[in-house]
Amino acid sequence: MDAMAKKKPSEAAGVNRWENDPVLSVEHLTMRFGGLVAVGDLTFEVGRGDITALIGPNGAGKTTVFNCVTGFYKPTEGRIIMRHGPGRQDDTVEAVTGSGARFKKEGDKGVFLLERMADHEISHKARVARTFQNIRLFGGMTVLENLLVAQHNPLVVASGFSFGGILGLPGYKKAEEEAIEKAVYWLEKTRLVDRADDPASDLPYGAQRRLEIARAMCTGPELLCLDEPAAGLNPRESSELNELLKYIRDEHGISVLLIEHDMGVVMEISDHIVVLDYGVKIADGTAETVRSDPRVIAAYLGVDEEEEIDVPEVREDLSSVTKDQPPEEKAPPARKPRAAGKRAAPAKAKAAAAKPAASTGEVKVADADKYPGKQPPGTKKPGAGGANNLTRIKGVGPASEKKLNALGIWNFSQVAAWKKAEIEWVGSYLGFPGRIEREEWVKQAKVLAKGGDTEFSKRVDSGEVATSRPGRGAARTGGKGGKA
Ligand SMILES: Nc1ncnc2c1ncn2[C@@H]1O[C@H](COP(=O)(O)OP(=O)(O)OP(=O)(O)O)[C@@H](O)[C@H]1O
Repeated sequence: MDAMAKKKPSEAAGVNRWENDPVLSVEHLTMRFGGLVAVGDLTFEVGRGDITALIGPNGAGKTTVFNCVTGFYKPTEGRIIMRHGPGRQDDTVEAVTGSGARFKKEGDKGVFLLERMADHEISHKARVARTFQNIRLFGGMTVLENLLVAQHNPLVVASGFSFGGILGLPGYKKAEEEAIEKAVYWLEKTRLVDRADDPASDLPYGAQRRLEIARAMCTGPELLCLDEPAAGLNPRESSELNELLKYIRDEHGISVLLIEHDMGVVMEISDHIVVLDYGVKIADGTAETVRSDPRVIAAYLGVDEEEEIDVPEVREDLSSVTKDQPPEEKAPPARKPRAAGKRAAPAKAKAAAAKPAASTGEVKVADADKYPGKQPPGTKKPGAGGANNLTRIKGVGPASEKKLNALGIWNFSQVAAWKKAEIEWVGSYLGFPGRIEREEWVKQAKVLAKGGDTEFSKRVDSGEVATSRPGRGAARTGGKGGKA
């Protein structure tokens, strides 16, 4: 079920959960690297039991925020409050702040000032777990061992910090059994139980991503921080990830904070979205409010704030850029140069700025004649058979579809025929090498070319995916289109 459709008690009362029961409060957070302000005076809250997404263009400061919350960076300024137990606990927060202590814990309740704590304390005492943009597993260890190592603290405590544990004292044995039980539980939930004894490095990419989440869950977190969990997943894996995260929230009551570029994932599962740009917050609210916020639209498309924005038209483009495009394409094509003293445009954004705008008009491709496939280059219209709705392939948003059409690629059968040379060329032409393989465009196109459906194409057809043109047929250029 769509998370947004759920009425939570706090929402029913007209108050958002992140306002009256925040598990995490980030207050006036600033992080400077020399003269560069990566995050500036940022304040936001994460509701207990919510899935909260931190989004924004490349270089907006999202990972820096994660690194401050999880203790990898010491913030230049600001307070980061983690709470165990319900409510804001304002008196305790102020008492801990004034006392100079790092945290106060009483029974199930606790207040932790993360900016004062070391990363290992943040994970073991404040119980904040994280995964990384680049997978960091112990590749040589088995899948099960990775989950047991994650629980080393309870095991070490049970061993009495001595050889007693190794000698098989009952306390250690019990802790060991519990650790294995917990590991098996999360292996089942992440569908990895059959691979328990395989080296982690042998797992395919999507399975390694699930193992990272299982490993984080084995540490018993109150808050799970996920850095781009959907990166590189194929459509099936991406939809399984959504289910897993909803399960973690709904069945275990764990709060989730995620950085994610896949707007399909963000919009489907997030209770709350915080949008950053240039290190500052530009929007904060539900998916509904954020997706129609002109400042968000402008940030993603690089429109000057002072300029008049045609919101409906831009929103359509935003959908294509944010929901179906890779990070590289999300970088604004025509951003203003950064003001002196602010940080420089990230490399990816600079690269994107050199590309032609994909969102308006027909795309002329200077080097289309270098395309290695058989399709005629240029901006020809489709033949009598009409064009397919290429956005039924997950990963091809309207912007990429226009660029494909400009190459003379109109039909699923053409994509289905791509070999290595075409995949590499088109990947680089669209600005995201490697994604075509990862998202299995060719495999999807083969199914669609035969008139079949994929899980994603069904969502497009039902109009559920707001980024794509709905329906099997009637491509923009006319013709029957939908069925190949
Ligand atoms: N350790 C560091 N030293 C210097 N600059 C840094 C450091 N970490 C991040 N930055 C800079 O801070 C800015 C924000 O980077 P950050 O990685 O937080 O952005 P992001 O929103 O996570 O981007 P992306 O979506 O591309 O991962 C960038 O300009 C980056 O170059």
